[in-house]
Amino acid sequence: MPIITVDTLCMTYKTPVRTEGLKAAFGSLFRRTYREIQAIQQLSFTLEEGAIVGFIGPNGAGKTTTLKLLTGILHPTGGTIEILGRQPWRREPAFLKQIALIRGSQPIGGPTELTVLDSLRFQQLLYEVSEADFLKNLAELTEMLDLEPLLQRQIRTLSLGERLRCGLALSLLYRPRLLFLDEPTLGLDVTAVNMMRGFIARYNQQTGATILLTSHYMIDVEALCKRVLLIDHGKLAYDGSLEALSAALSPYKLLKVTTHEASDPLWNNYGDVVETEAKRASLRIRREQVPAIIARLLTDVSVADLTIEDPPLEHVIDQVYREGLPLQLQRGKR
Ligand SMILES: Nc1ncnc2c1ncn2[C@@H]1O[C@H](COP(=O)(O)OP(=O)(O)OP(=O)(O)O)[C@@H](O)[C@H]1O
Repeated sequence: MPIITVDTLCMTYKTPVRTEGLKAAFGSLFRRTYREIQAIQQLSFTLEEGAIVGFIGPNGAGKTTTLKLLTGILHPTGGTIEILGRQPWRREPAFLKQIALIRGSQPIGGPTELTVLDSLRFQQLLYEVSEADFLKNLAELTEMLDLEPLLQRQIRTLSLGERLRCGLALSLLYRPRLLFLDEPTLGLDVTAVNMMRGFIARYNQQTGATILLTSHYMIDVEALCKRVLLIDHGKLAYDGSLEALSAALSPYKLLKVTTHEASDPLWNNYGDVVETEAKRASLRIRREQVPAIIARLLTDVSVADLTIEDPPLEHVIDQVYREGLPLQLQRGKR
């Protein structure tokens, strides 16, 4: 039984348009014209409990709008959403207590004059967390997120990375079953990014929480998500494994060979040469030819070292964002 069922979801924003100048500004007080922006069009998917799913797409594709619809911040203009048997836009307390939305760009809402511990206590009251659960969850989160040195600090004095750790603690204090993470590694340094990725994976394993993650950093998605939903112009362009997407988009592998031979072999006989230097070559080879080429290389050449790599996922996805999906991967044509 899916935890999220989204069926032919649509969201159209209506925004006022105004031409330049004072006269137009004055006129718009009496006569407004509007423009419609179809941010989400006929979006359908389901999510099973306990999964970590990547939600990716280029700028303006509709990711944030979808997250706002799923958390009930926006009311859809068409279609239906059912999460944990409820409709998010009703914002029923029983629903809100089971979900959390954490935005990397704005990890903490509310007053920033409070200390972290005061904010956690406020959250305890708001979400009606018992004292026993509060103490247990706080101890766990303090350990997982290294919060001890931050608890007595005012939120306004925290750095972005520290705010994000506290934002996570505030959102997870009431143990939501469903987490929506919007760019959780935005602006973090390398150490904080690694900590964040580790935390998300551990939280999912330990609590079985379902996580929908948007990120422009494909390394986040690659490290955490087996399945991805790719959205483009408000429509679902791909729903499936990241591995299959990557393999279909880039039918090549990179073979890096080092040899003991005194003179370099004719590398062209084995694949397209991407790079060479003395005794070394990087060769581009079609995936299906890799085993045969390796067998031939090992027979012909004295090989000192050999590695096979996939092209970087960032490059592969960037190509999709710029050129769209190839025909065989488009939905309904797979
Ligand atoms: N409040 C709004 N009023 C009008 N149009 C909006 C509003 N919010 C978003 N849009 C438009 O809806 C479309 C989808 O925007 P959305 O923010 O959901 O995309 P996104 O995939 O999250 O983009 P990004 O990766 O840049 O954050 C865009 O064309 C955007 O300009």
